[in-house]
Amino acid sequence: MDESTQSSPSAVLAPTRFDAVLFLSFGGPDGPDDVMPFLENVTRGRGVPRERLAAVAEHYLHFDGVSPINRLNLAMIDALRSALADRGRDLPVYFGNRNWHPMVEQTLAQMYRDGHRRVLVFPTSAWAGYSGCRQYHEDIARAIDALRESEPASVRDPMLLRKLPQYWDEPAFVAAGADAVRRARDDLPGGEGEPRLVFTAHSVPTSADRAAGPAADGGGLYSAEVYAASVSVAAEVGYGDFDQVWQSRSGPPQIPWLEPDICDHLENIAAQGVQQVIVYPVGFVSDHLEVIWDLDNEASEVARRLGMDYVRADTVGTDARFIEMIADLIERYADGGGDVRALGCGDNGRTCRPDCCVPVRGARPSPGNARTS
Ligand SMILES: CC1=C(CCC(=O)O)c2cc3nc(cc4[nH]c(cc5[nH]c(cc1n2)c(C)c5CCC(=O)O)c(CCC(=O)O)c4C)C(CCC(=O)O)=C3C
Ligand SMILES: [Fe+2]
Repeated sequence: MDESTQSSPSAVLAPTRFDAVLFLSFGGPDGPDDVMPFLENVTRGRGVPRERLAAVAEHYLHFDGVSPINRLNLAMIDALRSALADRGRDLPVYFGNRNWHPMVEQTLAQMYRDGHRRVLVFPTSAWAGYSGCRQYHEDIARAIDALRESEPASVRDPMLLRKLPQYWDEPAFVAAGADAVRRARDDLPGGEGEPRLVFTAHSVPTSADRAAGPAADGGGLYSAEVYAASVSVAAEVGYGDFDQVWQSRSGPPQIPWLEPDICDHLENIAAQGVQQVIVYPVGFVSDHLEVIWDLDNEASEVARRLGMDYVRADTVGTDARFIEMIADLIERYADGGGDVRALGCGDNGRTCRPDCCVPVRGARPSPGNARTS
């Protein structure tokens, strides 16, 4: 790490008034020619097999190579701008991504040229883990490095980017999810007995899950948070029981990932005589491709073949409570307040704990530019 990236603890902890928001997401292709370059960005150095890449490219090409994720993020950003304006919070909201345009590097350069120096970063992942948390810190670090090249003045007049913490346990996130589950339940035809409630999130290698969270806490924080969020949503809709499953696994088959996979699970519960299923993608905040392909297409097709009624609940997306939750989170930190030690919170690409959510050796490239101290 060079000197210019090291700020003294007092500078980091001093109350800071933030002057802009960066809405940071995953990114997705906007047309057929974007698909392969996008997938190469996502999987660079990750050991995802060629066949898996080709299969996923196919999924995108079913939708003319256009992922809904950018449109959905822009709709959330629009709603967030209104929510902030309604509160008299004069904070412009910018949009940047890890893997596709608008790339976070370009967005940060624009923010710099627009005069912003103190930026709160809202990530579209609610979770601990390498993919869901640390990698967003890496995106921030990479964008700051790029800024030094594109805007040399930023070496002496630097930006401060504070990533907001994980928000899976925010009551409004849970309430919006519970409402989506209720709406889904109302969409099911009347049937025998209670429909089975199934929560799904993106699978990760079990080694990545073991590395998720502060090392001192023993890991497993990604799956633990997902499970805890599912417990809360289930309780709020009055279900004492539910199933936690995973989806969209990739990587070579010999590497274990979180299981059960949703499609295998549907087979199992059909064999137990379950006739109706509600699937809530608790792991995602919008109906992007992993949702509309892996759930609305693949999983629903499996359920149909098994003769089960299947309904997929909406992600929180532009639900007013979720947007208000984002605005609340921003307000909590906007004047330098908020808990800067909260899990997932950190400045300029530093993770909340040095040993948190570390990439797993072998399955991952080396930590590279992640800033941990
Ligand atoms: C935990 C997690 C989240 C949730 C947190 C968050 O939201 O950030 C998430 C979100 C998303 N994942 C997405 C898409 C993809 N994920 C992939 C690959 C991977 N995801 C992983 C994990 C996660 N992913 C992992 C461990 C891999 C293996 C490769 C690697 O270690 O990096 C691949 C490569 C092909 C494949 O292997 O499937 C694609 C195309 C999209 C965009 C969808 C769209 O375009 O609409 C979104 C929101
Ligand atoms: Fe993913």
